[in-house]
Amino acid sequence: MTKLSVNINKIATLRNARGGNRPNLIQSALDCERFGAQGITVHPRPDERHIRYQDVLDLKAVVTTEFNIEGNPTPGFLELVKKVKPEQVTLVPDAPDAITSNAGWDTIQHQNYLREVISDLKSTGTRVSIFVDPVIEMVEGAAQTGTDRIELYTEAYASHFHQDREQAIAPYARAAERAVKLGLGINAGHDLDLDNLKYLNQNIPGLLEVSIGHALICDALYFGLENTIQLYLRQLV
Ligand SMILES: CC(=O)[C@@H](O)[C@H](O)COP(=O)(O)O
Ligand SMILES: NCC(=O)COP(=O)(O)O
Repeated sequence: MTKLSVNINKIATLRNARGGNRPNLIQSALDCERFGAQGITVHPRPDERHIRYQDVLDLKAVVTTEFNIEGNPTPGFLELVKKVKPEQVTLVPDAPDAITSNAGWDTIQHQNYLREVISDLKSTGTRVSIFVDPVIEMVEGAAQTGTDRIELYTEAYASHFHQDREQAIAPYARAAERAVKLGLGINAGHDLDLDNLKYLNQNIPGLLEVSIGHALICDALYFGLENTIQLYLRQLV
């Protein structure tokens, strides 16, 4: 069964809105795990708009499922990841001022850089995943970097899903098929929700994990966090 890693960035957004500690991020992560989440994902951005570096240190002490830290491998990010040693790190080529993640790596242009960073991170025992678009050449480039997994950037799938789901999924299915042949593990994430998740899971061979945050936390405002996590898990059976 494809694992669900809940991205708790937006719980931190709400907490930061008033400068206090409500909702309590640590308790929220523990509750997500208790409700069935098989991983916790955070994306500490340089401006700490939601997840703070201290949150990552605090979460490491309590998360008992898989801890996945996402981010651009800046020196500060790499120092944090090496200190925390999460089960997985997902490298994302976001600019510091990006409103959200908006592209995968150019694994050909940045292949030597990625190879060096990935080797350094893997030497600490952390599994490495890199964020890529569903483009065969980018998947093939990723395989040359030494990464354990790729995370397929699913924004384009989500934005086209309602118009034509078969057309929307096609590049992802092709990219996943190539990735499996190259020995890469496959994760997926960004803009996944209760409408599009089941079809994605049914059509991506070898999908190991989805990380979902924005839509899931929004849904939890209406359905409650426990019920929402259960709803998402039922899309993955
Ligand atoms: C890499 C990706 O698509 C998400 O993990 C990202 O964490 C979303 O970031 P925001 O929550 O800041 O939009
Ligand atoms: N890697 C994707 C992720 O962690 C959450 O993305 P989103 O569901 O907030 O768009």
